[in-house]
Amino acid sequence: MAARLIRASQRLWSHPCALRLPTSARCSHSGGEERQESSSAKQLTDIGIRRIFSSEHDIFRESVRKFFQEEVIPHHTEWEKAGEVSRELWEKAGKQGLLGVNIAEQHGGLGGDLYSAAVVWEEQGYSNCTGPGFSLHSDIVMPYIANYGSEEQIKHFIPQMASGKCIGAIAMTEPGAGSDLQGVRTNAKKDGSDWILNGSKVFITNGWLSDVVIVVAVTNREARSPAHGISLFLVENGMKGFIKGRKLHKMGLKAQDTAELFFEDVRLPANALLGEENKGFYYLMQELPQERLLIAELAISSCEFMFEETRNYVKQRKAFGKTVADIQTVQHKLAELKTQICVTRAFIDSCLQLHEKKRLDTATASMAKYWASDLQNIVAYDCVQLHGGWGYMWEYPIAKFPVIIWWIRHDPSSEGGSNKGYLLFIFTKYHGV
Ligand SMILES: Cc1cc2nc3c(=O)[nH]c(=O)nc-3n(C[C@H](O)[C@H](O)[C@H](O)COP(=O)(O)OP(=O)(O)OC[C@H]3O[C@@H](n4cnc5c(N)ncnc54)[C@H](O)[C@@H]3O)c2cc1C
Repeated sequence: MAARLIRASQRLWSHPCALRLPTSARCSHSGGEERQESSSAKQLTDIGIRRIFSSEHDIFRESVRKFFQEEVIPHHTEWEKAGEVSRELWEKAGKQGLLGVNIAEQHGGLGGDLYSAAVVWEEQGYSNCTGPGFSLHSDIVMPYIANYGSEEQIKHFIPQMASGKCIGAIAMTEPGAGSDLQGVRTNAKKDGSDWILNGSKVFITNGWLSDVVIVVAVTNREARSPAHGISLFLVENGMKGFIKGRKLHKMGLKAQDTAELFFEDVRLPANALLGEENKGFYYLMQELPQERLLIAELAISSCEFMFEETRNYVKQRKAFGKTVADIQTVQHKLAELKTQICVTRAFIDSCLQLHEKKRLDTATASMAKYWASDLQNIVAYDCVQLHGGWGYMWEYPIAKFPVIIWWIRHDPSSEGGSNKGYLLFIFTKYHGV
């Protein structure tokens, strides 16, 4: 295992375009105790802080930061208007080694550790560019294929996805079934060894650009509960009957291509089934801790960005013959926000550590997601307020900032039979002063 990871990192280092990715095996975190935590760092977004990272992660972070500064930020306004980022960006990200970072090298991923994947999530948050759906592609869609796919599926999809030539999406939600995933109506019926897929999905991130979509469909209506009759399918762009509908016009996340998808008698070969028949709901539940942690990470990173953005603003904005930052009540507010952010960051970092060791449980991941996304609402609200009227103007980065709303996806658990609240997804909502 360790040898394989070392080889992966050596391969990456020798590749002219690629970055040196730390792996669990190589990353000793020696000297970690000397690294400053966010609370003592000059800025919450500084490179070289937080004991979960090593100097190798810092090198990787510098490159990722440069990528967002050079390849994403200059084009983001244009992509917001277009409602999608360019395909070229995906391929550049692939070449740079930003996709499938935490997918094992043996599967065609980059073989980096979870902290390296987190660096990409965080740097996207710090860039204030919500457009590229990299994290959903790399850390939600790719793990399903790597964890439950056949050798043939892994070989076919993962290397292409890591290169950015194949963009992934996951389609669970339907016009009539969101929180209650067991209410999905999209269905696949057997026809010889093929499957015939019918139904529609909505709100699908990366949906418009997608080349492969993991589609949640009912395969057994007679199952003892809906959860026992759901399967996952890999549906590829260009298949007859797979139709992309509208790119949806959203309040926020404007450069993300959130789309409707329709399936009209799509004939799927037997090898389009992902994992075992009727095990789909089980796979969805298995992957939830990582999805929750990812959302928590995106939320706390955006809090860190918003705090620094606001601190800079109040330091230069004048009122009553001094800067806004000189006003004591403003200092109190900033101190409160920083405390909340640093305390939350400490918890999220400990969740990252647990998840890296495969010890993050569902409840802890839910706590992280609930807490961090709630804090994101608070920080966004206060930071917009501290910008005064300018905070309401689109030209100011803080105005774009997401205010998170979460849905509670209720899962009448097949295992326990009880209703568990699952905080599953987020979206941005423009929030005024
Ligand atoms: C920008 C964006 C991107 C998305 N990306 C994807 C994607 O890539 N793939 C995908 O499959 N889906 C995606 N979604 C969909 C998202 O997962 C759903 O919107 C979410 O699950 C909620 O479903 P719903 O919108 O149908 O709300 P509903 O289920 O209709 O809920 C409406 C309200 O009722 C509440 N509610 C529902 N049930 C209960 C209950 N039992 N108790 C108390 N309150 C309840 C909800 O919390 C919510 O406030 C995305 C959504 C957005 C906005």
